[in-house]
Amino acid sequence: MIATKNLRFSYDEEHYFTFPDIVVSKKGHLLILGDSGVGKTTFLHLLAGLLKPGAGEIKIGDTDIARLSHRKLDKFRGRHIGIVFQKAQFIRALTVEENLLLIQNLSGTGQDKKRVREILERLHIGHKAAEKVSNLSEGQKQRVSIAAALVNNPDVILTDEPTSSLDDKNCAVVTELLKEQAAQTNASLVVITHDHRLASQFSNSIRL
Ligand SMILES: Nc1ncnc2c1ncn2[C@@H]1O[C@H](COP(=O)(O)OP(=O)(O)OP(=O)(O)O)[C@@H](O)[C@H]1O
Repeated sequence: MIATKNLRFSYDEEHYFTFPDIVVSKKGHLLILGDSGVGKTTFLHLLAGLLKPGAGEIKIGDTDIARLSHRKLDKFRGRHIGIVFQKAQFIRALTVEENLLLIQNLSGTGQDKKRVREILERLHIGHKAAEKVSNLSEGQKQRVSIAAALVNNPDVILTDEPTSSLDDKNCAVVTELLKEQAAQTNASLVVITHDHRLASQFSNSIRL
């Protein structure tokens, strides 16, 4: 479960945000739509604990992540939060599989090759497991970032424009996979996007 209350944040006097309260239950999902520049990525970074709010609460289960120290937050994020960033972030010299195994190692959950293979197959990139990330297309890289966010079965899945480089077919595959994964692993899914193709695939949505 992820829930926010009275969240406020400012980069500076010019960029000051108040965000709507959200509650996304286990297995639940929420689509957050908004035009460019309204603060979607800022909101997602707050939910992920990558930015500290000026005021308000961000509860994941019973933990208010806004109150955790940096060290505790890093550990908490590795175990409980899966993030799909707008731009894929990988070690380019490593293969797809090696990158995912590294993520498992760093989060302290231990390597699970079977899980890595399974998630790659489901995203239709199993055949690229031994390929260097730098040799993939943008759409394939985006699917690897989704695999990276899901590989540790997180409690909360946060995704920033997960479908922006995907064609309609893979857009539907990825959205279904994210929803299925949330349902199967009792996770809460938050998708942030300006991609209106997604609106019909989510029953819960808000606009920023
Ligand atoms: N580090 C920063 N310092 C100052 N202002 C920032 C910073 N990051 C973002 N902003 C500003 O905050 C506003 C919201 O940015 P944000 O990236 O959250 O928007 P967005 O809705 O995700 O946009 P897009 O859909 O174009 O990615 C923008 O006006 C942006 O210029």
